[in-house]
Amino acid sequence: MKLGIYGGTFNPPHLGHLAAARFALEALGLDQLVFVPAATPPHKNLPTDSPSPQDRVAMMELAADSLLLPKQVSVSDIELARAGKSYTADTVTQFHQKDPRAELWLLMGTDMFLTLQNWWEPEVITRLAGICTFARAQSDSVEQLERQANYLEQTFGARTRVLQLPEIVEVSSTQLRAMLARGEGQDYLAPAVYGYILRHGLYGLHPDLKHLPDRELRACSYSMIRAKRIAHVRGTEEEAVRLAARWGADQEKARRAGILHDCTKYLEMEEQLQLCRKYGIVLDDLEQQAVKLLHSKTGACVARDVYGVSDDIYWAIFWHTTGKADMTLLEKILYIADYMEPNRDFPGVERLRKLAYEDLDQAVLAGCEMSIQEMADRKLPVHSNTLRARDWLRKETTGKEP
Ligand SMILES: Nc1ncnc2c1ncn2[C@@H]1O[C@H](COP(=O)(O)OP(=O)(O)OP(=O)(O)O)[C@@H](O)[C@H]1O
Ligand SMILES: O=C(O)c1ccc[n+]([C@@H]2O[C@H](COP(=O)([O-])O)[C@@H](O)[C@H]2O)c1
Repeated sequence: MKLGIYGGTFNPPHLGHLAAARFALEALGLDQLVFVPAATPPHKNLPTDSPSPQDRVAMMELAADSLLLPKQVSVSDIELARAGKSYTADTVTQFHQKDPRAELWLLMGTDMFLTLQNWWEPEVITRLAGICTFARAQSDSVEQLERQANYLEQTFGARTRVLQLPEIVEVSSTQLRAMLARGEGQDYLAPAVYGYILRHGLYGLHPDLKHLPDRELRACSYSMIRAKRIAHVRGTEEEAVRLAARWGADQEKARRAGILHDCTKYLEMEEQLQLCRKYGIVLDDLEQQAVKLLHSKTGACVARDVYGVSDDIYWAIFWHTTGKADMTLLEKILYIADYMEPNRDFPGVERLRKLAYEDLDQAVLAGCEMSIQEMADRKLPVHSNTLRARDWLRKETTGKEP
């Protein structure tokens, strides 16, 4: 097993870290890469108002997830569990003890590589791990890196690799913190990391969460979900806006409903139930068992309470999973956009896509019928609101009682 260890203060993690990690994973042929945020960096003082180590781990988790390689890339909080300075020699020793047969590689940019001999116990680090470095600025000299590699080989018997990144993202966390304080720098961050910073008011940012521009609202929403769901949420947003334009609904409301509709999707049952208690949501018997039915309700509550959406957006999110009788235009739009946005792929989706632009009620009806059929096939109970939505739409579309 080849394991890459990428340590850093990650205050905050940025696209430079991610580009280097992605390339090193390939170039070294790593099986696994683990980011290790330092609790107390041994070589520098953190600015006084820095986020806690736990916040830096949480941001790193979002950044790592954005690589969409969950089986290979992870984040370790191993340095948070140790008291005192976060010496890399101790970290490498712990990884070695955990799996003595693993081939360890420590990843680092130019600045760290050039000072490795001054770290705590460099002989332990170089005995237990290969050292892989990469230039982090165009101006970094590859000859200088090669000279240092030779020096480390001769002095410590180190195994080294000097990589030339195809894409160098010239930014440091220090620069980024200054940019963020001026309202800039978002493009150097994974959107979910930016959202985390906004939600937690880090780095001197104090946004009014109830009046966020679309980009910031998106970032907040993405920071609450897994990266693999972002494409779906973006697809739902765009589909909802297109449908709103087609059917004369408020496009901006459709957009915000799409952006936030799944914001609580990844909360566990206990957290969902806590939110339901907090917001006074009364659950029926089925809902108390089925976590999948709760995120629409808790998502609506968070969207209104935290992000200040209007009542019509609240209800569109609230009903987007089950549907219901007497749906409003915005409720129908979010329901069907979620069902057939461009990333969805199931038999019949093309028909649904066409129908949604020809006859919205027929499309929502078809969506309800497909859901009911799917639940029947999987021998799962159907929520009564979906049955009511179907009956209401049958009557609406045919003029006859079902
Ligand atoms: N833009 C970048 N490209 C490649 N590697 C980078 C880049 N920025 C930092 N690194 C490397 O990532 C590791 C962790 O760096 P760190 O978390 O300190 O980020 P930083 O941007 O260097 O922050 P700071 O400005 O606070 O020093 C180090 O090995 C560093 O050399
Ligand atoms: O162990 C040491 O003495 C030591 C000295 C300097 C840096 N490091 C580690 O190098 C990594 C990169 O540091 P930084 O500040 O660039 O994020 C991080 O994991 C630090 O803990 C470690």
